[in-house]
Amino acid sequence: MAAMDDVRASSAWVAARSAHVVVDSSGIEKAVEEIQDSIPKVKWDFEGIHYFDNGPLTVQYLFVLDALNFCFWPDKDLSYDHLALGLKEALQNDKSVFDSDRLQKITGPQLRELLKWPRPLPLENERVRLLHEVGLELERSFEGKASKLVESCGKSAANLVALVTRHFPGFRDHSVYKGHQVFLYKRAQIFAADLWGAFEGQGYGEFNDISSITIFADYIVPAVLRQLGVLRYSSDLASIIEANREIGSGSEEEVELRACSIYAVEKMRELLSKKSGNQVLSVELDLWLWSFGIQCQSLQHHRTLSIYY
Ligand SMILES: Nc1nc2c(c(CN[C@H]3C=C[C@H](O)[C@@H]3O)cn2[C@@H]2O[C@H](COP(=O)(O)O)[C@@H](O)[C@H]2O)c(=O)[nH]1
Repeated sequence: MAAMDDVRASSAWVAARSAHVVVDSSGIEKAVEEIQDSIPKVKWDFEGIHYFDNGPLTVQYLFVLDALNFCFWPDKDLSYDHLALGLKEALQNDKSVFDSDRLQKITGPQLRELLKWPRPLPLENERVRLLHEVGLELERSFEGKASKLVESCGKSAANLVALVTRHFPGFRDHSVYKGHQVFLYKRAQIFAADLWGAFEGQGYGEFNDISSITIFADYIVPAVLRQLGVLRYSSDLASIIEANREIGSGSEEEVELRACSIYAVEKMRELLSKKSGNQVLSVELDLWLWSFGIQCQSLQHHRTLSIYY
C-alpha cells in the first residue's frame, strides 16, 4: 500500500498549505448531494476506441498507451482518442508492433506514421525516449512482456503502481513542493485502472485493492472540479488559465492544481460512503468526472508541458 499512502498523504500535505487553489468543503457537500443517490456510471471504453482481445497483447497495448498518455493539448487537433485509436489500428495491422525489441528502436517519424499523424507530435522526442525505456526494461526484467509485469504484482493495484514506478523512471510522476516530495503517479495508476476497466476486474484486471487507487491528476479533472465548485482558484491563477498561459511543470500552482484534485475527490469519496454506506471507488469517480470534462467544450484547462499527464 505504501505507494498509494504516499499519494494520499502528500496530496493532503499540499492541500493544507495551498495558496492558489482552495478545496471548498461546501462545494464538496453540494456536489455529493447531487450524486449521492446515483453516481453516474460510465463504462470503460465508452468511446469504443481501445484494443481488446482479452489476452496479454491487450496488456502490452495498455502499457504502451499509458506510456504515451500525456500532453495532447499543444496540438489543438490532437486528443487522447487519436492515441488510443491509432495504437489500436497499428496493433490490428501488425501484432508484433509493440514487441519490446521494436519499441527499443522506434523513431519519431515511425511513431507519427503508426498514429497516422501528419506532423510532429507534442514532446515527440520524449515520447520516443519513453518507448525505448519501456522496451528495454520490459526485456531486461519481464521477458519483454507487460503481462509478466502485471502477473508479478499479486493481484494488487498498489503493488503494480509501486512496481511500474520502480522499474520505469518515466512513470515516476512526482514533484517537490515547499521542500516536500509529492507523489501523484498519474500514468502508473491509470494503467492499473485501465486493466481493471478493460478486463472488467477479471484476469489481468483482477485487483483485490482497486479501492486503494486515487484519481488520475491530469489537466481535465481539475477543470471539472472547479466547474462543480469543489475547487476555487486565486484570481492570478484564474487569469493565467483564462489567457491560456503556460504554467511551469513543478511550479507551486501546478502541484496545487493536481494535488488538491486528488485530495478533494478523496474527501468526496469519504462523504459519499458516509452518506450511502457504500464504498465508492476513485476509479469510478474519475471516469465520471473525466468523461464529463471532455464532453464539455467550454471547459478551459491549465497548460503545462509535462510527460506525466
Ligand atoms: N483523469 C483522467 N485523465 C485521463 C483519462 C484518459 C482516458 N482514460 C480512458 C480509460 C477509459 C475511458 O474509456 C478513457 O478512454 C485520458 N486522460 C487524460 O486526459 C487528458 C487528455 O485530454 P484531451 O487532450 O482532451 O484528449 C490527458 O491529460 C490524458 O492523460 C481518464 O480516464 N482519467
